[in-house]
Order: sequence, then structure tokens, then C-alpha cells
Amino acid sequence: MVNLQSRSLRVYADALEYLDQTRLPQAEEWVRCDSPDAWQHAVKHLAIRGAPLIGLSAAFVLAQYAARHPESEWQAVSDRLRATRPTAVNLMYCLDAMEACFAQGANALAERAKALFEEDRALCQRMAERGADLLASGDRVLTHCNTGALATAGVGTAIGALAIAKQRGIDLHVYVDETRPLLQGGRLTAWEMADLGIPYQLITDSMAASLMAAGKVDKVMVGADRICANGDFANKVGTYMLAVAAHYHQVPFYVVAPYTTVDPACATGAAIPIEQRDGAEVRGAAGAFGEVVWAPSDAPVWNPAFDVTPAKLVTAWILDTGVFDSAAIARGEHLRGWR
Ligand SMILES: CSC[C@@H](O)[C@@H](O)C(=O)COP(=O)(O)O
Repeated sequence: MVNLQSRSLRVYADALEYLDQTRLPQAEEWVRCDSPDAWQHAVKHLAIRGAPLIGLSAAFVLAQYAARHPESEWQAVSDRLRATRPTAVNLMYCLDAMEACFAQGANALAERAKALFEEDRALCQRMAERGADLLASGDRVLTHCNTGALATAGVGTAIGALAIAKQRGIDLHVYVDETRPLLQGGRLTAWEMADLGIPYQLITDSMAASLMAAGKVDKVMVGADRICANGDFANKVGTYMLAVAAHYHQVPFYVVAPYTTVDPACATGAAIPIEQRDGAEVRGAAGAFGEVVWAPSDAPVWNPAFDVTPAKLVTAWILDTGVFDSAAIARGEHLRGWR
């Protein structure tokens, strides 16, 4: 029996099933995950991905492990899950919340994981409604990576705002950045746009600046993997380049995220750990995409999965708790009541 379900996760009493995001859009394949090892494999390969979903799925895996193993092992498992991907702080948020329940036993862990899942669903709804308030019919919105229902327990972050706008009858046109090198935009966001019935056009990341120069972009909306106390934020690599282009072309640039993506302990973007990934992802494409190598097979590669956008390039931070401009961020209003 499924206890909880989102677009990309089914939670059973003793296992998870995830929608394998490396197989989309070619196939909708649900895969069983019943151990920390299986979860780590899925997360490292981005079969489970997106900041909120990584954290929530880790919470369930830990709770299910705790139900079958002695308490003496729980901390080591949590440490192992925590180290799987370093940049998105939602993983740390969820595991901190779970560890705080260790003393109350396995049943409390199962309840806590469920509460985190339900919290994320509600946070998505709130931030998405705030984001939709900033959209008007006729807007041409550019987005990067994938920030929709696939990546969260609810309607999504930046794509959530587009989805709520659509529900309100606001007519948008969305430009979807392909998002090199793993193509979360081309594979997942394009699929979600079609699913939502939102008209869109797919572009390569390198086309965004000239699209703005042609006056065809009214707003940029992206998600975040970690927002610092000063408003700097990490998101999928390529976001910084978009922010620079948007600033130059005076296109409003919005970040949409839940408060669980804010890291008050991270003063500035310089403190965000950036995940480095295998060079093979840039030399060619593998796995679900087939096996194609277009660069010399030994070409040296720099492959950071995320980049940091400085706060000064952001028009507003749209959180579940409010919409903050740079003056509000400087006053620390986004940190008020955090945790
Ligand atoms: C879900 S919204 C924010 C981010 O998690 C998203 O934009 C992103 O960068 C995801 O990266 P990914 O490497 O696909 O997990």
C-alpha cells in the first residue's frame, strides 16, 4: 500500500519507489529503493534529483533503515546519506531534522519523514502562489534546469509558479534552457511543460543572451540549491551566466525556493561546497542517453554541477515566507523565524 505519493516518489512502509529521472522522457519507469546503498546510487546518478526531493527521499530511507536496524547504526547511515551530494542544503536540513528525533525511536523517525514530505508540499504551494502573483498574461519566462513536481513533493519551485499561473488562466510562453551537461531542461522541464499544457520552446543554454537581446524574455525564474545569508545562491551550473545576461538586458531575475533551501550558516556564496562531477558527462553522453563520446576520450574536463550567482544580480527572492528584494535580504528578513 502506498502511504504517500508525489509525481516522482511513492512511499511504502518498508521501501520507496522513485520515477527514474534518467529515463525520462523516453520511459516512465518506477524503481524500488529499499536500502541506503540503492538510494546513494540513484542520487549520484540523478535518477532521484532536485534539492527538495533528495532531502525528502533520504529522510524516508533513513526511517525505513531505522525500523530494521539497531540505533547504534543510525548515525553512520545518516552521515553516509549526507555525504552523497554536497551542494543542495535541503539534504542537510532533512537529515538534521531526522537526527534530532533519534532519541525518540524508529516510529518517531517515520512520522518525522512524513511531516517533512507534507511540509514540502505546503511550502511549494505557498512559494508558487507568490511567484504566480508576479506573472501576467503574455509574459515570456525563461527557466533553467528542472524545478517542477519531479524535483519536490509538491507543485515545484520556479516551475511551480508557472503551474499555478497556468491554473489561474495566465497565458505564458516559457523558454526552457536545455541545461548542459545532463539536460534536465531538455529532458525533464520540456516534459513537464507539455504535461502542464504550457506553451514552450527549448533552447540551448548559449542561446539565452541573444534571446534577451532580441527583447523576447520578460522574466527569468529559477530555483536554488542553497541560498546564503547574504542572498548569494547556488543553482544548476549555467544559472550565473543567465543572471549576468539578465542584468545586462534589464530583465527581472527571480529565485524561487522554500525556506529549507536557505542556509543561515553560509554567510556568502564563497562558502557553498560545489559538487564536481565526472568528466565523462562533458566529453559525451552515457547511460540512458546511449553511449556517445564526441570529445577526445582523454580530454581534461572541469565539471562543476552548480554555480553561484551573487545577490546583486537578483531582482527578488520568492520564498514561501515572502517575496524579498535586496534591501529586505540585507536586513536579514528572509532569515526571520528560520527553523
Ligand atoms: C528543485 S529546485 C532547485 C534545484 O534543485 C534545481 O534547479 C537544480 O539545480 C537541480 O540540480 P540536480 O543536479 O538536477 O539535482
